[in-house]
Amino acid sequence: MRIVIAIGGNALLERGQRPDAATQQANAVRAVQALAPLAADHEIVITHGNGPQVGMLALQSAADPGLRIPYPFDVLGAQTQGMIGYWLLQALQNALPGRQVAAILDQTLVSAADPAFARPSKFVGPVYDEATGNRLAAERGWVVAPDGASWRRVVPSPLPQRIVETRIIRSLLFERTVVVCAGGGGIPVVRDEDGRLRGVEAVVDKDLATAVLAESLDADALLLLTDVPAVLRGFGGPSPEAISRATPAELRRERFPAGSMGPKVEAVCRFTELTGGVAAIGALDDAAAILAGKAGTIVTPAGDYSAGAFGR
Ligand SMILES: Nc1ncnc2c1ncn2[C@@H]1O[C@H](COP(=O)(O)OP(=O)(O)O)[C@@H](O)[C@H]1O
Ligand SMILES: NC(=O)OP(=O)(O)O
Repeated sequence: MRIVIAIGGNALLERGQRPDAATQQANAVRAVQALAPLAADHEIVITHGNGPQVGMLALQSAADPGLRIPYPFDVLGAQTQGMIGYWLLQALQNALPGRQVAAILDQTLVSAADPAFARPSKFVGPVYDEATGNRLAAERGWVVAPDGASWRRVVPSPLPQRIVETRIIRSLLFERTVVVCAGGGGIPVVRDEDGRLRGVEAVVDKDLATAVLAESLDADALLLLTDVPAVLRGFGGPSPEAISRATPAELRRERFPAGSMGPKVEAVCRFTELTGGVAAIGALDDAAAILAGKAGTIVTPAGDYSAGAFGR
């Protein structure tokens, strides 16, 4: 079975943790411990978030006195693919001796006309209290928005249309290589009228990009792994209830926050609607249990998943 798996930004940098390299590398090792067993029986492709990391690199670039213009977000996205890709690559190689592993830089095609360029929505970097967020926005020309009880910088997040390097990823899978790709949703690029690619100032949502990748790879299953065990009905209310099985239509009837669970739900619904495949949202440590039908929110065309039937 071919499984495309997204690791949430929270898995690589837990809320409140300092973004030291050693901390994130240790988190990457932990993430890989949960995923490596799946590689024994399946072709796996791993993607990852970069919200905290790309925001941190943007702060560093803006603070560099040697730079006239801070690095743009396509370049910062490429940096995060290199950094996080390296941590995951090494952790996978150590966990899967004898198995080929590749972490690649890849670009995600978006539309220059996407209205998202005028409506920044993707959270990046650290959280602030409201007064600090508003001060930084005024001083630095940022847009900030509430993220739960905190405030955070937001940048444009156009919809992913296609992973430019899809054919290369396919050939790596054909060679039984475990592939790390589409990190941070992929480096955002547009194709100009003359056919040339050009980077743009944006951060693509990694869950939506992962769904696009999974569709184009004809994946059997899409797993979006994060820090909650399932999608909750009544999240934040007095009696939240885990949704264990759903059809896309059932899930679409609920409302989810735009900056967190919303894109994940959209991604799993889209994958299942377009491919007829199985998609799930759940906790990183439950990856194997989700495949066994014992954890997570599992979405199928008929909402009737039973254990052992993961895949088409
Ligand atoms: N209905 C919901 N059910 C579960 N979690 C939700 C829901 N709505 C919002 N969330 C939040 O979504 C978060 C996961 O989204 P996000 O932080 O974007 O994940 P990641 O960075 O791991 O991809 C959870 O930690 C939780 O706080
Ligand atoms: N690019 C992206 O979606 O990153 P996060 O998952 O860390 O928000």
